[in-house]
Amino acid sequence: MLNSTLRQCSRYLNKMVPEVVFVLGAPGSGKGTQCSFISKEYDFVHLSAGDLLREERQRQGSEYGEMIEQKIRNGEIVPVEVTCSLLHKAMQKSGKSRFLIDGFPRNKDNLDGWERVMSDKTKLLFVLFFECSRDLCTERCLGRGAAGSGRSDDNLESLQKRFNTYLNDTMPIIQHYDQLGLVRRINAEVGPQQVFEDVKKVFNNSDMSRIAN
Ligand SMILES: Nc1ncnc2c1ncn2[C@@H]1O[C@H](COP(=O)(O)OP(=O)(O)OP(=O)(O)O)[C@@H](O)[C@H]1O
Ligand SMILES: Nc1ccn([C@@H]2O[C@H](COP(=O)(O)O)[C@@H](O)[C@H]2O)c(=O)n1
Repeated sequence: MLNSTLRQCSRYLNKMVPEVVFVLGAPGSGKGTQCSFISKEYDFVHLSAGDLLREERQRQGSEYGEMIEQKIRNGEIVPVEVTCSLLHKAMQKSGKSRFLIDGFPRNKDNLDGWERVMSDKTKLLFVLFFECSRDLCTERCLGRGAAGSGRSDDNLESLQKRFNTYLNDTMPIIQHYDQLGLVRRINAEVGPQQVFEDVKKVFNNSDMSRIAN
């Protein structure tokens, strides 16, 4: 009787721990597109670190606006204290317990900051990693810019810097999670629907009963 009650309490408490999936890949590899598909099919809230930073940049009275704009334009990574606090607030505001965290952690500062503040409050399920060549990613970002994204970093000069940051700072983070057996690789060089077919296999293999909408 006592054991069964303890088991029930433990299940209840485990359920309360927010679960996260980190979504990584080169600029333009399709992270945002796939997160939007995933959040429609599965019970996950999509939080894009880049979108949260862009919103904060626009927020009147933000003390970080100028710094964020400069970093974004130069393809550099904003200090984790700012990004982690925006993510944490968005998670709390949503009132939900499963999150796709798109574009984070992008470097060692992001990773260390998350581990300091958030890793004991959350459970990392896996890291979704979209693999796509630099040429294709560049073409997609330039296409997005030409279609009117309004992003100050969808231009060749910023893209070169973003790719350097991706190769030098983000790839080591993906390798770190790969060594922990947490990376789920997806070929992102095919059409969006085809990519999503592979993404669904990953989510469906992760105990469908717990994550299906
Ligand atoms: N599989 C795909 N095939 C062709 N085009 C795609 C595919 N996925 C996304 N796109 C297009 O490529 C552009 C970039 O996609 P998306 O914004 O999803 O990438 P991202 O990885 O989130 O980019 P960023 O890191 O720069 O925010 C968009 O214009 C999108 O419509
Ligand atoms: N963890 C992060 C994520 C993003 N940034 C900055 O935003 C830019 C755009 O990010 P996208 O994911 O929308 O492509 C990125 O180049 C960085 O300047 C960040 O600092 N930290």
